[in-house]
Amino acid sequence: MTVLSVNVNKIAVLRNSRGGAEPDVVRAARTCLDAGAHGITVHPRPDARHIRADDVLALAALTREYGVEFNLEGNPFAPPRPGYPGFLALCEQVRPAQATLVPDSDAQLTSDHGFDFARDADALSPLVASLKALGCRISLFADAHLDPGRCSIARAADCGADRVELYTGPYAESFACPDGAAMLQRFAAAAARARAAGLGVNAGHDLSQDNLGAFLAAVPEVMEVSIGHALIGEALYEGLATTVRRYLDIIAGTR
Ligand SMILES: CC(=O)[C@@H](O)[C@H](O)COP(=O)(O)O
Ligand SMILES: NCC(=O)COP(=O)(O)O
Repeated sequence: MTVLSVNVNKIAVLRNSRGGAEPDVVRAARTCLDAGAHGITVHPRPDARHIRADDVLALAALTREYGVEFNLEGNPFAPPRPGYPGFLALCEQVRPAQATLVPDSDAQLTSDHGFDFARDADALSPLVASLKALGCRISLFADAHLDPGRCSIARAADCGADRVELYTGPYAESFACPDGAAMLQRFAAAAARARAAGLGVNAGHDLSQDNLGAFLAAVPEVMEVSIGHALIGEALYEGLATTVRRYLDIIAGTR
């Protein structure tokens, strides 16, 4: 069974554009959970462009109330700054069920690559151990579209991680293009290598109602998808609860 964690970053983008409290991130997350979503994801950025530290606390309380997974994403190496206490400090405060570590920098528009485990493993290992001591499951954002030599996904296990999250941006980009089938094969092979190394497999970034079904059909190991940008955009036309239910139907149709 693949679970759906809805990323509500984009609700906060809209709210912050006017500086008030609407649209309400917690109400949106509650609507998703009432519609059947299995969990909530956020990725607070150090520049607080969308989700802020106070949102993280409020969503942690909400997910506790519902007894569902809270997935907190972020770069553990980004230093704290006013308004952003740092990823580890946030995890210490709210103890998310899952912490997804992502190697993004401030200047990035969005997450656009996974860890280079050959280079980053030594720095990641103690962080993973600290976060696991807080009771978090640890997932590491990973490239799946690169050649195995350049994408040593199995090495996430050497860092002590429980799972990897396959960065699906390149899949979404290639969807419906001539190289789409070959790209899917890369993802299926990367997922199989991760499973063989004892890792669970999550997936996310630019997944949508259009491309999710084909992905899950080709990569059967996926335990969780986190979806935000497309889902919140589609909800403008279809309503948030209906959109969440459509994603759940897509998942059910592939399982
Ligand atoms: C980790 C990841 O894939 C990102 O998709 C992220 O959670 C989205 O972040 P933004 O909403 O800031 O683009
Ligand atoms: N981990 C991916 C995520 O949370 C959502 O990514 P996107 O759907 O906003 O691209």
